[in-house]
Amino acid sequence: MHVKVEDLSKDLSGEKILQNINLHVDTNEFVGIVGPNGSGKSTMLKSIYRHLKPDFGIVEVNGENIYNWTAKKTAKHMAVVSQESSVPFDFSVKEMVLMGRSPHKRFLDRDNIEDEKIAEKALSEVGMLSFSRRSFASLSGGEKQRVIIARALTQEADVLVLDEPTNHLDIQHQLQILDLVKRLKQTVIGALHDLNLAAAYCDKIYVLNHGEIYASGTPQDVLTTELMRKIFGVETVVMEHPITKKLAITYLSEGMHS
Ligand SMILES: Nc1ncnc2c1ncn2[C@@H]1O[C@H](COP(=O)(O)OP(=O)(O)OP(=O)(O)O)[C@@H](O)[C@H]1O
Repeated sequence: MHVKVEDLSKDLSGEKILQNINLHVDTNEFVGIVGPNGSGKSTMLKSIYRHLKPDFGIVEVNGENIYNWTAKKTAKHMAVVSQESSVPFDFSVKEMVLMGRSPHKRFLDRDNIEDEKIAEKALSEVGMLSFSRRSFASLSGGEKQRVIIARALTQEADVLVLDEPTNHLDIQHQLQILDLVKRLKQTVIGALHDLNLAAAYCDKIYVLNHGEIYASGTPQDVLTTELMRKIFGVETVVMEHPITKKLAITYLSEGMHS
């Protein structure tokens, strides 16, 4: 499934937060959204996952305006890992992940063996199967994040929207989750702060600045020394890593100059 955002604008509290956003994610493409704090990444993703209606512009999935979809249809096709995944009650880890199956069920349908298998596979993929019976509330921040990701996988949606998915995760689990997402070969749109991870995993990157798309293209096209100086205000050395062949960005803070 492909995603198209056309001419999207959004004001909040009288401020222009997003202006004329145009974005295209091809089927099975992993698109990264990067940009400084407050540049509008989460607001844009919320507009894409129908959480915040744009004032202007459209969001289409496979050519259909998702604001014409029901919540259930949206959940069947789009799974979201956001920074606001709070839980009102104390569910077990397994119960949390099984919630991902609800878009596929009718009201009052119970979970069946197939649902259990899908949930267990997802928990195993994020390395959390042994935590199945634990209370979700008792988990650490990173463990919770991995369970939320397992819930999104359990949804078996065609499009995955990730708002800082590796927030809270140690380096091993950051790589584990991004490897997993890449392996799934789904259509993915994700906001990432770590530019080296964005360069390593994304097919295409959009750079947001003050609510506008400043640049887009392959990591090589976009993540240049000039762009990082202008948009992020940091000096960098950017080169192709001899082993990974991906971009490797080294940050040069003032204290590092010899
Ligand atoms: N309800 C609101 N009313 C007014 N301004 C808002 C509201 N919600 C968000 N904003 C502002 O919109 C801007 C964009 O916020 P957003 O959370 O989309 O940025 P972001 O790029 O995801 O930032 P970060 O990297 O810090 O997570 C920020 O300046 C924020 O303060």
